[in-house]
Order: sequence, then structure tokens, then C-alpha cells
Amino acid sequence: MKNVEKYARGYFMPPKTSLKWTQKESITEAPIWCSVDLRDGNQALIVPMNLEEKLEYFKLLVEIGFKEIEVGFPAASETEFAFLRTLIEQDLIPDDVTIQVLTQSREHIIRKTFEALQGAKKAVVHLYNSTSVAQREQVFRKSKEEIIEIAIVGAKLLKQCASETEGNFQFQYSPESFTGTEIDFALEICNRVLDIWQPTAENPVIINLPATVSMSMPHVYASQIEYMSENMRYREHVILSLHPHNDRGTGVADAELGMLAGAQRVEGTLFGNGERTGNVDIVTLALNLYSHGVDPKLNFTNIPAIISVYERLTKMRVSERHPYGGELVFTAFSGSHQDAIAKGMSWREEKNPQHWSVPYLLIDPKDIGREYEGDIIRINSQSGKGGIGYVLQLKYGLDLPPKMREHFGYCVKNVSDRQQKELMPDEIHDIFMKEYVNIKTPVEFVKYRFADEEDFRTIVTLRDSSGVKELTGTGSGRLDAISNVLQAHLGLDYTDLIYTEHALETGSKSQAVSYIGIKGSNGKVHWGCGIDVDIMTSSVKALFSAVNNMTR
Ligand SMILES: CC(=O)SCCNC(=O)CCNC(=O)[C@H](O)C(C)(C)COP(=O)(O)OP(=O)(O)OC[C@H]1O[C@@H](n2cnc3c(N)ncnc32)[C@H](O)[C@@H]1OP(=O)(O)O
Ligand SMILES: CC(C)C(=O)C(=O)O
Repeated sequence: MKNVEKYARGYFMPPKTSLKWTQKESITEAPIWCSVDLRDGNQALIVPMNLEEKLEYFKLLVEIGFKEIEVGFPAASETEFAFLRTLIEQDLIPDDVTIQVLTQSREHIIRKTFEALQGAKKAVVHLYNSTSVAQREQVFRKSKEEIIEIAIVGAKLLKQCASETEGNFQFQYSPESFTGTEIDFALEICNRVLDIWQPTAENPVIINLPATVSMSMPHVYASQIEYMSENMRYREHVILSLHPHNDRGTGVADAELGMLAGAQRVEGTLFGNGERTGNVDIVTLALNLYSHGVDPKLNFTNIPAIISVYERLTKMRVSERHPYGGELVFTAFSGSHQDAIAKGMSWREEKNPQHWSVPYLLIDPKDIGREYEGDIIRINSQSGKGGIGYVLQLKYGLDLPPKMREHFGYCVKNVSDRQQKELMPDEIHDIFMKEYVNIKTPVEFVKYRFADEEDFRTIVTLRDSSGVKELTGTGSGRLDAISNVLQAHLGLDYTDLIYTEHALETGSKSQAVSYIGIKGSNGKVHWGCGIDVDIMTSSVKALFSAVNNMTR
């Protein structure tokens, strides 16, 4: 790539790094979650949500269990203002939920924000100004001291407006573009704001350190967070918050390492909607915790339902590979994966182990509302006997003998390969029925009876191209007798190789299903399956099918 030197611009590693977070193995409890879907997510949509859509989305967030929700930027538009007024005036905010609003550090915007907040039972007022080198130089054209002054003026005005407005207010400050800011300058500006707000145990202040644009590898962000956490004044009365974006695709890693480094709170959105590549995805963060055995304190037990509301209201799509939510993230098409999953699932059923350990599946899809059927194993030309057999068993109760599974696996794979398409369970079942069940040419089974049970003398009625015939024979058992009749009639030479049967529940009725494999003189095995209410008849039908397949 050309111009690479253009990007060798460095980042702001703290002067002293203790890296204590590297010693921590895991996150042991959920952070305070704050959804910023209705603000950062909303401001990044092609068409921001209207009032009704915001109300429905708010309800969804409450149902999921968010206790802190940034509901908007009330000074931004009529809709934003009206939404906040509706929440307050119609008393739509549950007592255990705190709303949050964002404001720039500009007088008319702060005043408008408090106008919208009038009567709020509890709200976080979130003040921000940009502190990065780039914004200081290019956007604000101000010195560090002048940038601090913007923050201080805003912080003072927040305090004043809060005292003049009916409601309970908590303050939050973000040095916006924190990751592009010299770390000691970020620390200084936060401390200067804290000096004004004087946080206490009863009214702690939230300091939010955004990776507005993620610029470094996650360990650098974590080191920055640790440095801020260890050197910030009033630390015991500060709630340290993260607000990662995903420009480098590391939003989740940034948040996880940032939590290890001392952050207590995370701002993010469902499925990572937000500016550019998005905010950090709270669904992934929360379910990552869940996958480690930590209660995320958010309810994602019905991900498909959440996705459907999310997609309808934001007009965004959750991609097929999106962690946890994506259509394909629990699906295996490839044979060896399917085989391992199918075996893992039946091992689990047999042993009932305490911990989840099914190969290739990070968590049990059922726990987040995904189905085994149709979700886990899907069939195409990359699939194998394990997965194909699993689908037949799960959906149709057909438990094929292992060698027959292998034969059927190749049949199905070849169809998928020729047709260049995924095969649905009903198509797989159709192939099975056509290939093995009650095959009627060249000889169609009509009936059988035993003239003498002692020496298994049988009279078999069958139909072939010349009409219905009654044939007799004997054998060492009932099936052997019928097999001998068929071999003699068709001039075939085979040995019965495999026979299994099981009950098949179809609705309230139970049927018997039998599988037979016969080996010809050339060593090739031919398979047949019979299904009937009578177990012996199902075996005879299976034998006829196998024999017919041998002659095909
Ligand atoms: C990283 C983030 O996501 S931050 C949140 C960003 N979200 C949004 O901007 C969505 C909502 N915003 C809006 O609707 C509009 O920007 C408004 C209503 C807030 C302000 O609108 P306007 O004043 O018309 O325009 P605009 O946003 O371009 O204002 C830019 C001015 O504000 C200043 N400014 C921008 N941010 C801040 C801030 N946080 N504190 C103080 N001043 C600021 C700029 O320096 C610029 O100053 P100038 O007029 O001297 O050049
Ligand atoms: C206002 C701040 C927190 C923000 O949205 C960002 O930096 O991305």
C-alpha cells in the first residue's frame, strides 16, 4: 500500500503504565450498562427515529433491563425535545431507570436541555467537549487552557441550571475524542470539571472516556483507562465509564480490557449501531460475560424478537455473522463441524454435564431464543453424514444405522452439489423417502403369510412386470425365508448385512421403521427402509426396498 508513512502517527500511551489489568483473568461482574441507542445510535441513522419509534425503542431497552438510557440530545431537534417531554409528562420512565441526555458546552444548548428536563425524577446530564489535538488545532483553534475553559464554563452552567430546574440531576463529563488527547491533558480537564462538581458518595459524577475514534490496539486504551483511574481526583466518588467506537473493529476488546483496567460502566448500543462503524455492541459484551458464567444483568433470552424490533425501527440489518444475533452464527454447514455438534449434543443428553461444552458452539443457542432445528445444522454440499443424519433424526425421528447414514450423506451432498443450493429438511426427507422407503420396482411387496411357523415356510405375494405372483420358500427365520424367496425369484446373490429398527412417533400413532443393508457379491451394500404399523411388515418392506435398490 502506498502512503503508509502517513499513518505512522502514534497514539497517547500513558507516561507511566502499571498494566495491573494484565494480571486479571476475567471480568467478574457486569458493569453498569448505559444504552446510547437513542442518542449516538440514533444520530448515525439515515433517518433518525420519529417520536413513536423512539418510544417503542425505549420500551424495548427497558424490557431488556437497561437501568441507564441516554434518550437523546434534546437541543438537537423538535423530535428529540418532544420525546424527552413525552417520557417525563406521561410518566413513562420506570422508577429504577435513569435517563441521560447529551449537551454541548454551549449556553443556549445547555439551557434548552434543562428546559426539556423540567420535572425529571432522575436524570444524568452529560456534558462534552472535544479535547483531542486534532480538534483543538483544526476545529476549535484554541489552546489547551481555552479548551479547559469551555469545559469549565459548561460545568458551572450545568450546576447552576440543575439548581434552578425541578428534578434530580447527576452530572457526566466526556472529554470527547479522548483517544486523540494527550493523556495528562485529558486527566487535567477531567479533574478541573470534577473540582467544580465536587462529587460525593451520594451524588457521584460519571467521567466517560470515549474511544470516539478508536486509534490504537486495545491494550493501549486499557492502559489509558488504568492511568486515568489511578490518577483521577475524587476517584472514589467517580464512576468511570467507557464509550468505545468500533473503527478498528475492536470496540468489544476495548470495552473488555477497559473494564479490566478499572472502568465500572459501559456505554454502547444494541448490535453496535452508531457513528461510522458503530458504538460498542452491548449484546456481544453482555453475552460474552454470560458465556463466562457471569450474569450480564440484561435479558437477551429472545434475541430473534429483539432483532426484529431493532431492524424495523432503525432500518439497519444485523449481519449473518454478527456475534450471537446473526442468522448463521450457530449454524454449521461443514461436515466435520456438524458431526462434532451432533455427537456433542447427544453426549450432553446422555451425561447431563454441569457445564456447556458442545464443540463449535460457544453457548447453548436455546438460551438466547435460537432453535436447534434449522438453526444449528444446515445442509449443503459441504455437509456430511453426521449433520444430515442429525437433521433426519431431529426433525423426522429417523435414526439411521451409521453405515446407512454414510450412504445417505453422499446422496444428499450430491444433490446439493448438482443443484448448487442449500437443502431444507423437507427436501432431505424427500430424498430419503425416494431413495430408500417402500421401493416398488422391479418387485412390489403385496403381502406375506407363514404356512408353517415351525420351519418358517412362507408364501409371499408380490407384483412384478408380469403381474401378481405367489411364491414360497423357507429359511432360518421369518425374514430369512422371505429373503430366500426374493433371491431365488430375482436370481440375486447377497448376504443380509445390517438390520435395525425403532419406533417412530407420528402424531399420536406409533409406527415401526426398519432399515436393512444387503451386501452383493461385488461387496457393495444396498439399503432399504420400510415403515409400517406392523414391525415385521416394516422389515419386509425394508428388505424389498434394499433388494430393489440392488437391481437398480
Ligand atoms: C462524538 C459525538 O457523537 S458528540 C454528539 C454529536 N451529536 C450531534 O451533533 C447531534 C446533534 N447535534 C445538532 O443537532 C447540532 O449540532 C446542534 C443543534 C447541537 C448544534 O447546531 P449548530 O450550532 O447549528 O451547528 P454545529 O453543531 O455545526 O455547531 C458547531 C459549533 O459548535 C461548537 N461546538 C461543537 N461541539 C461543541 C461542544 N461540545 N462544546 C462547545 N462547543 C462546541 C463548534 O466549535 C462550532 O463552533 P463555531 O460556531 O464557533 O464554529
Ligand atoms: C459524546 C461522546 C461521549 C461521544 O458520543 C463520543 O465520543 O463518541
